[in-house]
Amino acid sequence: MCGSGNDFIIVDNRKKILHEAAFSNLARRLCTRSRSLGADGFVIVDDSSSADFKWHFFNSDGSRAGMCGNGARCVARFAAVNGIAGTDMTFDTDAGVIAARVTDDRVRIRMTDPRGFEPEKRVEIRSGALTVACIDTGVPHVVVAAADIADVDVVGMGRELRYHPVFAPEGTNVNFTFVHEDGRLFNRTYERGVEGETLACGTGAVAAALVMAARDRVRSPVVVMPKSGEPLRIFFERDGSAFSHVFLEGNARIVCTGELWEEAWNWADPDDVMDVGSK
Ligand SMILES: N[C@H](CCC[C@H](N)C(=O)O)C(=O)O
Repeated sequence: MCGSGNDFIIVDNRKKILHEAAFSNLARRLCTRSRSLGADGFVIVDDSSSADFKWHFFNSDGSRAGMCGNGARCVARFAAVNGIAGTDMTFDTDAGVIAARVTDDRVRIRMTDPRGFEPEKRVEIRSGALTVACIDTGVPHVVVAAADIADVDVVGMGRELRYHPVFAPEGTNVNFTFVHEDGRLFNRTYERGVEGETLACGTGAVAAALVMAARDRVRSPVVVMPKSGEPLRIFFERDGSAFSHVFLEGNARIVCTGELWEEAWNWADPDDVMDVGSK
């Protein structure tokens, strides 16, 4: 499935066919675009005793993440289409319970309340000192105001901030954000666990919108334009620098459905790739 350009492989594992110990390795192999299905993330749907279902979310590098905004919107549509839940549902994530409403191919989710908001943090990077904002919208994010959003070095600077010691050990996702004169917020994201720029990032769009709202640059609802050009809408209530009732809305498209074949993941480990330079 695909949410605003962020794509995911989603598996209904309520019959426990896949073992939890294999989830991370499966994510890495199935999400590798050059050798298998390819995706930004891997979602496993499981039973829950307190919600309609539970999910396990893994990035394409096999790392587990607490939350994924676009993945959550996609899994909600997957659950509604497959009769796992109604069009109004709740599901458990490592970041907390997510409520979702599915309306045709659009999904609105209520995000967990943001945590750890630091409006300004000075960080020394190779090109000099940078002032960023930090906020956790289910996963950790850094937001950098970027007037040159079309030309900013998302991968170079994104990777440097993602691995910066000040954000260790968990690291962070990195957003480069620009508020257009028409009020839309343009956002590009270097995603932790994908280790590259994705076409959209839901928790990143929320992070950018809340940081720019705290700077009185935008107000709810905020239209966020990700790299894909498929807009996301962010709704929230604000009291100074405190935010609540945060919602993320956008499309959740079904790309294909089918069975997983053994060969989809049975190939040489990406880490085994021969390094001719090592001689
Ligand atoms: N890469 C993120 C998780 C996925 C976030 C993104 N795909 C979204 O839509 O929120 C992390 O490890 O923190």
